[in-house]
Amino acid sequence: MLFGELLEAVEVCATAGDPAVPVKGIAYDSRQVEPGFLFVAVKGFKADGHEYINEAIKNGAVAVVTQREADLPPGLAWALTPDTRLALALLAARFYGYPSSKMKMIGITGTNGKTTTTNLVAAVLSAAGQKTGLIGTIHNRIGDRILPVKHTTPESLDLQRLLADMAAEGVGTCIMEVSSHALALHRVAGCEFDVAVFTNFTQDHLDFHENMEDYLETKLGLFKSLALPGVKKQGKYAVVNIDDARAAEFIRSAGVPVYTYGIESQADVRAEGIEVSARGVNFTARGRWGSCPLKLKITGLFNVYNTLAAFAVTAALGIPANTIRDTLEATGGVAGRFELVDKGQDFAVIVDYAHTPDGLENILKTAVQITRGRLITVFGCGGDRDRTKRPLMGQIAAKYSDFVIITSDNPRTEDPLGIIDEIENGLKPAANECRYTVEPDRRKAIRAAVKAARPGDVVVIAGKGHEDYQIIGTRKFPFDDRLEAAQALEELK
Ligand SMILES: CC(=O)N[C@H]1[C@@H](OP(=O)(O)OP(=O)(O)OC[C@H]2O[C@@H](n3ccc(=O)[nH]c3=O)[C@H](O)[C@@H]2O)O[C@H](CO)[C@@H](O)[C@@H]1O[C@H](C)C(=O)N[C@@H](C)C(=O)N[C@H](CCC(=O)O)C(=O)O
Ligand SMILES: Nc1ncnc2c1ncn2[C@@H]1O[C@H](COP(=O)(O)OP(=O)(O)OP(=O)(O)O)[C@@H](O)[C@H]1O
Repeated sequence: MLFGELLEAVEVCATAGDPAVPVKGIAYDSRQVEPGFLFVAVKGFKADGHEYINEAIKNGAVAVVTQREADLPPGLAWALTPDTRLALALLAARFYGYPSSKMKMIGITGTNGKTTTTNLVAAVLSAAGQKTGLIGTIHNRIGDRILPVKHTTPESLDLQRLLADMAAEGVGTCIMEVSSHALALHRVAGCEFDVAVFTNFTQDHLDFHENMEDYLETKLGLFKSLALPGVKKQGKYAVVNIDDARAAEFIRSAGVPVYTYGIESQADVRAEGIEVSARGVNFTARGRWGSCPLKLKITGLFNVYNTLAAFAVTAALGIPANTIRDTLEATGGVAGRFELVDKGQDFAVIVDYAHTPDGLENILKTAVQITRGRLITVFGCGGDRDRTKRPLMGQIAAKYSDFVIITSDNPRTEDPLGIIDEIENGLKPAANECRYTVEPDRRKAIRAAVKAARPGDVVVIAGKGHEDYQIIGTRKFPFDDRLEAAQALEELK
C-alpha cells in the first residue's frame, strides 16, 4: 500500500517527502522495523519513540509518522498527526484491510470476569458450529490454534494483524477481552464491535487511571463506540450486568438494544434457585429466552454472573437454548480461576487469580459458603501497581478468613515487606476473629497454609491464578501457585 493511501485513515497536520512510497509493513518499535516499513513514533510512559527515528531509518524505514516536528533526512516521507497512538491504530486497521468488519466482534469489558466470560461465549459459539477467534489474558486462539499473549488486549498494530489472520482463516466471530488500558491507549481504535458486554465495575488500576470516574469513562468508551457510524448496519447490541451499581451508565451509553442479566434485579436473564458447592453451581436461567436449568462445573456466585452474561450474549445471537445449556454444563473452569488442587487430601485447596478487592471478596464469599471447617487465605499485592488496593484487600481477607498468611505477589521493584505492611494496615484493625501471619516467601507461605489445614478446611491461594512466574525486580522467575500447592500436598504425605 502507498504511504499516501494509508494516510487517508488519519488526521494529518503536515507532510513531507513522496506520498507514493510503497509501505511493506508498519512498526511502532524501531527494533522491529524492516526495509520498506513505516515507523510510527509513539511517546510512551518510559521511552519516546521519537528518539528512535534514526534507528528506525537505519533499519530500513521509508516513511515516518510523528506527533511532533522531528529532524528528518531530506526527502523522507513523513506525516505529522496529533496523536500517534491513535494514528497507529487507524493506520494498522487500514493496512490490514479493516479485518474487524469481516467478522462479528464481541468485546467484553469490566473489572472482573472478562477472561471467564470470553471463554464461555467462545465455547458456546464453537459448539454451535462457528469458527471462533479468542483474544484474552491467558492466550489468543484462532480456531483450535493457540497463540501466546503479551497483553490482555494486544497493541493496536498486533491486534489488527491478529484479526487479519483470523479473517484469512475463516473466523466468523471474534470474542475479545477489552481492558481499560486498551481503551485508554487506543488499542481498539479502528475496530468495529457488534456486541459489547459489561461484567462489573469495581476498584482497580488506580495506578493508571486518575480516579474511578476516569476508569469508568474509559470503560464506557467501548459501549459508546457501538453507536458510531460504521460499515456494520444491523444486529448490534449490548449486554449489561444490571446488578452492578454503574449499570445505568453503560445502558445509557450503548445507543443500541441492551439485554440485561442479574441475580438481584429483574433482568432479561436472571438466575434463580442458586446452589453453590466446591465442585460446581446449579441454578435456573430464566427470562426472555425461557427457562433453562443449569448444572455447572465452575462455581461461585461470580461465575453465575459470568454464565448469565454468556447466556445472554449467545441467546441474543439466536443460539438454541439446548446448545447453550450443554456447552455451559460441559465447560470446565478457566485455568487459575477457582482451580482446585486435589491430591486426595481431606481439605480443599483453591488457586484463584483474584487480585482486586472485589475479586478477593467474591472468591472468599464463595469459599466461606463451601468450607466445612475454617478458611485459610494466602495472598499478597503486586508491586508498582495501584497501592490503594492493599489495605482494602487486607480488610477483606480478615473479614472472611479464620487465618491469613500475607505474602508476596509480583513485588516488581518494590520491597515486598513494604507492600505487606500496607496490607497489614488494613487487615490488623479488622482482624477480630482472624489470626494472621507474614511470610514474604510465597513458596513458604503456601506450604505453611497447607500444613495448617485440618479436615474440612478450605485454603485459598489468591492473586496469581494461571501465572507461571513471579516478577521480582524487573525479572520474571518461574513460579506457579498450582505446582507449589501440589508439591506442598505431596510433602504432607
Ligand atoms: C501502561 C501501558 O500499558 N504501557 C504499554 C505501552 O508502553 P509505552 O507506550 O509506555 O512504551 P515505552 O516503553 O514508553 O516506549 C514508547 C515507544 O518507544 C518505542 N521504542 C522503545 C525503545 C526502543 O528501542 N525503540 C522504540 O521504538 C516503543 O516501542 C514504544 O512504541 O505500550 C507498550 C507497547 O504496546 C506496551 O507493551 C506497554 O504495556 C506495559 C508493558 C504494561 O504492563 N501494560 C499493562 C499494564 C496492560 O496493558 N495491561 C492490560 C490489562 C490490565 C488488566 O485488566 O489486568 C492489558 O490489556 O494487558
Ligand atoms: N463476574 C465476576 N465478578 C467479580 N469477580 C469475578 C467475576 N469473575 C471472576 N471474578 C474474580 O476475578 C478473578 C479473575 O477472573 P477473570 O480472569 O475472569 O477476570 P478478568 O476480568 O479477565 O481479570 P483480568 O483483567 O485481571 O485478567 C477470578 O479468579 C475471580 O476471583
